[in-house]
Amino acid sequence: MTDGSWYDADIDRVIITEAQIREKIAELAKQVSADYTTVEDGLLLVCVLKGAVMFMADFARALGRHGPAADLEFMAVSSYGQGTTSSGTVRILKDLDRDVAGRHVVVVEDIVDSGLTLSWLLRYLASRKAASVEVVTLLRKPEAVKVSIPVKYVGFDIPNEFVVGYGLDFAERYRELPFVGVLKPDVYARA
Ligand SMILES: O=P(O)(O)OC[C@H]1O[C@H](OP(=O)(O)OP(=O)(O)O)[C@H](O)[C@@H]1O
Ligand code: HPA
Ligand SMILES: [Mg+2]
Repeated sequence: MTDGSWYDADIDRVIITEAQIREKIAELAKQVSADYTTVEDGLLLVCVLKGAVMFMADFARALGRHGPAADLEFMAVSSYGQGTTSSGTVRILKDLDRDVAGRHVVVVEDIVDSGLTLSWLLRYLASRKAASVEVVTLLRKPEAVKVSIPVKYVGFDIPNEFVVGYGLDFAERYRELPFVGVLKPDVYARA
């Protein structure tokens, strides 16, 4: 990175640019719109905070241009804490504010890595009696998946490396970067 930003010292390389993210979100919103043209009561988008915050904001707006009506809901769950591997335990930090029973839900995720978060969340939404549940994720790491889950809408399949930016953090940092990138190895050594 050589554009003089503070993160030049930390980012090894960008793997998905801002423009690529923008284009992909337009495509994903088109696919979801086409699949839900006749849904009654509109869609319920469930954003999985904090990582999916950027994707939710951009995806919901893209859907708003041509798609079905959508209600926006937010859950906060965490399993990574300060590290780069899943603890395997998903903690609810903020639950849904409203009933999902009978609703057509699309879960909005930033990344499917081990799959543990989503497999937990899909069971949770089923127990809350959602009428249907599909998942849209911006990123997926096919080589890292421990629990195989049906993800209907995938933005990018990426290599099995820890990534940051566009909502994704390492120890709560780098979420605000507008691209997805990989950190230099010495950042982990410094942490
Ligand atoms: O497929 P998995 O291995 O479960 O990983 C994916 C999940 O991990 C991250 O959340 P994290 O627990 O880091 O919380 P955060 O979104 O607040 O950063 C990410 O935002 C996904 O929700
Ligand atoms: O690669 C990742 N980066 C940041 N957060 C994550 N949570 C799961 N995988 C990742
Ligand atoms: Mg995280």
